[in-house]
Amino acid sequence: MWVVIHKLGRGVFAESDIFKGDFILEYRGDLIDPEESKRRRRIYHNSLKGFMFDFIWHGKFWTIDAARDDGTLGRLVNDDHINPNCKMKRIMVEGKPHLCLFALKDITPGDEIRYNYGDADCPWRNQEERSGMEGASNCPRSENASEKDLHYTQSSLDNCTLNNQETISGVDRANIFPKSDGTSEDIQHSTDCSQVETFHIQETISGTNQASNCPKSDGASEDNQHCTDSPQHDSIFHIQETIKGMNQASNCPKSDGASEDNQHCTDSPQHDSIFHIQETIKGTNQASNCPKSDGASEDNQHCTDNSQHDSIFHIQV
Ligand SMILES: C[S@@+](CC[C@H](N)C(=O)[O-])C[C@H]1O[C@@H](n2cnc3c(N)ncnc32)[C@H](O)[C@@H]1O
Repeated sequence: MWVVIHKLGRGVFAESDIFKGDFILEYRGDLIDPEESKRRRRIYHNSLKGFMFDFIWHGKFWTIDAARDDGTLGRLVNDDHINPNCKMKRIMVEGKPHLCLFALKDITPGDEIRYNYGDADCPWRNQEERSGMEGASNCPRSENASEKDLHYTQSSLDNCTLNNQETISGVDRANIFPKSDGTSEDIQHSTDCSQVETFHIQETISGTNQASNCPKSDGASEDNQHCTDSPQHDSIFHIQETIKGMNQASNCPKSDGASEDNQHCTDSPQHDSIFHIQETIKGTNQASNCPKSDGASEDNQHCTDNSQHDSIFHIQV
């Protein structure tokens, strides 16, 4: 990904191909409750309020506040309510919501990553329609998130990953991440983006159909949702890795190449991509992006041959 400064301020651009359904970035920030959100809004300059992303969780309004510049890119993605190429979804990890961007379509290098901020009364929207993309102002995002969350624990995700290598390595890239069943509009719109109010939600993991071997859960209990043979769990596992900022080298078990685990891990190029995003965001040593593997020369090659990943995130400021 590249960050480019243009007429909307900073924007995030794809540097390599991104495919429909791919996880792109997390919108990182402080998860704060409504009281804290109100407090910060009182003291923030308008320009900072534009980094507050509101959503409903457990019947309350919550906010991911990304006002602090932590070097991550999710906070720099601009709005496009007409033709967005990705969308924000709520992912539950270890009982906490995370906001993640997923590609709605194939995205080619050079495309700007953009999602619909919601049904917000963003000041630039009228201006764009009138005079072409000039307005830049505060517009806190307010989107709903489904109450039907799936809950993941690290151990359940680990199990999924370890037990599901064939499924994950054989699954179409576009299906790596769960899709909505399309029965409802995932993102609805608030009527006033300056308020923490109307939202609507996205089906994230729940309601997915997936060519998965996982039994469908009715959502009644968390345990039901911890299947051990589901491609989407693999995906979430890797999101989890990214979210938690875990050491790259620990993402793939070290192995002499004989173990299935190692093969699974290094055979999933899309996972490498996520690892590299993580590495770059954290500013950690690039050289550690590749999991170490003694005997799996093919795997090593796969990893080190992904030279484009080494150059993710050139920030032009
Ligand atoms: C989360 S920030 C996105 C990154 C921002 N461009 C920056 O440089 O910090 C949200 C702010 O970006 C600007 N913005 C986002 N999408 C826009 C658009 N389509 N047109 C004009 N300004 C936009 C608005 O100022 C908004 O408050």
